[in-house]
Amino acid sequence: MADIFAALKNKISGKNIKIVFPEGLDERILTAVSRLTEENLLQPILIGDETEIEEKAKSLNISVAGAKIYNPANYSGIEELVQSFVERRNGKVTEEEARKLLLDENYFGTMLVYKGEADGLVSGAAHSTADTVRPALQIIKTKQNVKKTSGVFVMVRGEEKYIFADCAINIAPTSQELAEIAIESAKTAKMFDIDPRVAMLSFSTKGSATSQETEKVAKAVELAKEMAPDLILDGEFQFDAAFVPSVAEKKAPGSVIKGDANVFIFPSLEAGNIGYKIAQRLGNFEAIGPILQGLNAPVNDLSRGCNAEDVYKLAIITALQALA
Ligand SMILES: CC(C)(COP(=O)(O)OP(=O)(O)OC[C@H]1O[C@@H](n2cnc3c(N)ncnc32)[C@H](O)[C@@H]1OP(=O)(O)O)[C@@H](O)C(=O)NCCC(=O)NCCS
Ligand SMILES: CC(=O)OP(=O)(O)O
Repeated sequence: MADIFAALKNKISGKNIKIVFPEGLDERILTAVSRLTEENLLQPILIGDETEIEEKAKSLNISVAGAKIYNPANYSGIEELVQSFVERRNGKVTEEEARKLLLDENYFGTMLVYKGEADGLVSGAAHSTADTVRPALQIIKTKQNVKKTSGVFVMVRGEEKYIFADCAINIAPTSQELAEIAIESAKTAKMFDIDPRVAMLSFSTKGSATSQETEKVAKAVELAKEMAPDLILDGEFQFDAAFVPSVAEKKAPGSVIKGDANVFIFPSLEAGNIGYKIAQRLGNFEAIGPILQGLNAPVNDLSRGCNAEDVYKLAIITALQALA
């Protein structure tokens, strides 16, 4: 496959985009950061104790000389961050709570992004998704026209490239939320040169089963078509009807999707998260993400099962989102 990252790297190279990595002591993070600085792709900011980070890097025989290191415990601008945080939360945290929360590397790193000290954040190699993204939801928040952020994976195997969503955030999306996830995912697809053909997935194809769950997806299809009439999108589909042309002919003749979908919208987080991990682990797809869409500034969450290559790639994507 043509390396989809070659083009992405060209776009960010030399632009000095500042990406904060709250997990400054994680081996995978340090390895990726060292490579990112060596290749002059971005300006990393590691969070943690400087001596500990440098010793860890030394023990791994890598250099983090190109990275800045900030320690929340002795950061000179902490007072300003505390005041801004209290203001942003608007009555939801006291000053004392803010001071405590900002010792947490994810809250601290997210505030650096909010204050413009950094352009984006990558975390989650050692934190759960909830702990990684909660500060972003509370502080960075979604863009004005987006109600919910959601998490997509770019699934890559050889020449094949697909988008799976939502695999990371919304546990039980409503029809309205599913429609929004579909539209945002189609936009994200274009970032990877995928011309979106969106399938809204279910266990039913075009009414072959009826239940609250299938009706929720059918309604989402209706809403998405109203919200984005030019988007190639249809459903509800079982996966085979969305992906296999001969099955599509039988189950959904006349649909604009002819077994050729490339953006797959799952009806629930259970389905999306399980689905992407099956494709990754049984299907040998590389799973790049989750990439959070719809936030005011890019914050991305790694899977705890990630490796240094995943960190490297997600950092490049985060930098690219920062440029958009
Ligand atoms: C994302 C998640 C952590 C948010 O849950 P939470 O912290 O309980 O969120 P709350 O309902 O307390 O909301 C916290 C804030 O985030 C906002 N928020 C919650 N979900 C949001 C979303 N999808 N998009 C944007 N904002 C959101 C709320 O509006 C709230 O903002 P406010 O405090 O300014 O009013 C939760 O939905 C979750 O755990 N999802 C599953 C994550 C996961 O385990 N994924 C699998 C592995 S990838
Ligand atoms: C995206 C995801 O599933 O993350 P984790 O494996 O860390 O739960």
